[in-house]
Amino acid sequence: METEKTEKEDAAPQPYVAIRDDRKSSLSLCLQLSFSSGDALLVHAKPSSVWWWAELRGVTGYVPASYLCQSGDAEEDDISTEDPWQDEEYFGSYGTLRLHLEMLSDKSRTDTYRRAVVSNSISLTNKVVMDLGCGTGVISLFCAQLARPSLVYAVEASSMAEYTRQLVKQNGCEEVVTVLQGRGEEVELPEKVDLLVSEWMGNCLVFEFMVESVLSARDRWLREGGVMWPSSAVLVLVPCQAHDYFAEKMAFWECPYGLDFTPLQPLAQQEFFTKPKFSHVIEPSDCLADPCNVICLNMYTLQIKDLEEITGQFNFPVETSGTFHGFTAWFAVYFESLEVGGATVELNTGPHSEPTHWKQTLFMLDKPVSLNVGDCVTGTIVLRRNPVWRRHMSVTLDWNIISDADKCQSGTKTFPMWR
Ligand SMILES: NC(=[NH2+])NCCC[C@H]1O[C@@H](n2cnc3c(N)ncnc32)[C@H](O)[C@@H]1O
Repeated sequence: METEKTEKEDAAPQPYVAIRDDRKSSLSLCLQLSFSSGDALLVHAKPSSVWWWAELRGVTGYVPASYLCQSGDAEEDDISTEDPWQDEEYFGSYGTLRLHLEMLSDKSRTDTYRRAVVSNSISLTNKVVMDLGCGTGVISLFCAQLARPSLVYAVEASSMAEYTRQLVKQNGCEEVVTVLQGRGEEVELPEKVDLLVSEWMGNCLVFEFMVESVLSARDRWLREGGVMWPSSAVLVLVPCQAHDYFAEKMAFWECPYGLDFTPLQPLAQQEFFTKPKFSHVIEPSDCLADPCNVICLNMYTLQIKDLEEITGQFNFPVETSGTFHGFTAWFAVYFESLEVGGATVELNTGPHSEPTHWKQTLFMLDKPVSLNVGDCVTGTIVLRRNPVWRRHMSVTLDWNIISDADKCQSGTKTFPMWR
């Protein structure tokens, strides 16, 4: 790499902040320093205007100068003032119909909320309801049309709220449903509520971290003995095959058009297997073991601070011999009955249930491993919330494959979602 002296190399290291995640480039990977947006680095030398020599948590390496801004200067102020919740972009996206059409078109999702209302319509009589993040107000309209609550506060932060008011009027529900435009954390209600209902789930259950807004609204507005819908949630995991995806992204380079393109496979692994694959559709036959609930959230006791790091354990006896390409995750949420002893309503986004717009999420290992019946895959999953970008997280999977004595293999991989 061409270098020219641009600064005295023995000057004191200078503090910088990473303004985006590192990129792997033509520079040899072993020379490059890995970092994430928001990391504080120390720049020791600037041998060129493009690549600087920096240190992060005791590890040194080259970093692209354009990815850093000096701590304390105007640019860093931009970073520090850049909204860690990215609310402008987030609520901007919900101000258009695209996402609402996707959610309303998801019959499994929307019908389950309707079923929860219908199953509890008697108990909902004269109750006060808060629908947090009501979007077009469909859940609030279900409540007003299929039951007899005294009031529904439909809270929506995006500009969709003004249309939601029209929909409430259009459907003759303005006596019962009041639309409040604002963030659930900030709106003022005139009273506590008996039921807090919200559709807050994201990929891997918590991505987007709208769940924090639900917990904040619970702590402010749910009366003693009030009900949370969903009442509980589980993240489900399974070791799986993903032959099609592996063939499409990795095996493809073996001999396209009779040529050997295998030198591109490390690049393919970096580009396609470093981040999770959203909207994956796993076939039940791809499951190599019985799926298991690795994380369980109780929406009455869960605290916002608990969201920083959520850990689950797993122990999968292999039920089907095959190729362990990775893990697939999905979630299920439960709506407890308002009647003591009444039936719980479940929304399950897994491969054995009605398809949903969330589909499933696939985490690909770097190298597939053969598994046989009798083997066991044990380990942990850790969801770590991004300390800077508050709607993002990473998923770390640690696994051990226990097979006949001499073949124990273990591995660990961390997947950013997305920063
Ligand atoms: N399942 C999800 N991942 N998203 C589905 C619900 C998202 C809806 O809730 C709204 N919304 C999200 N967070 C908030 C909040 N804190 N306050 C008010 N509305 C919100 C958002 O504008 C959108 O209309």
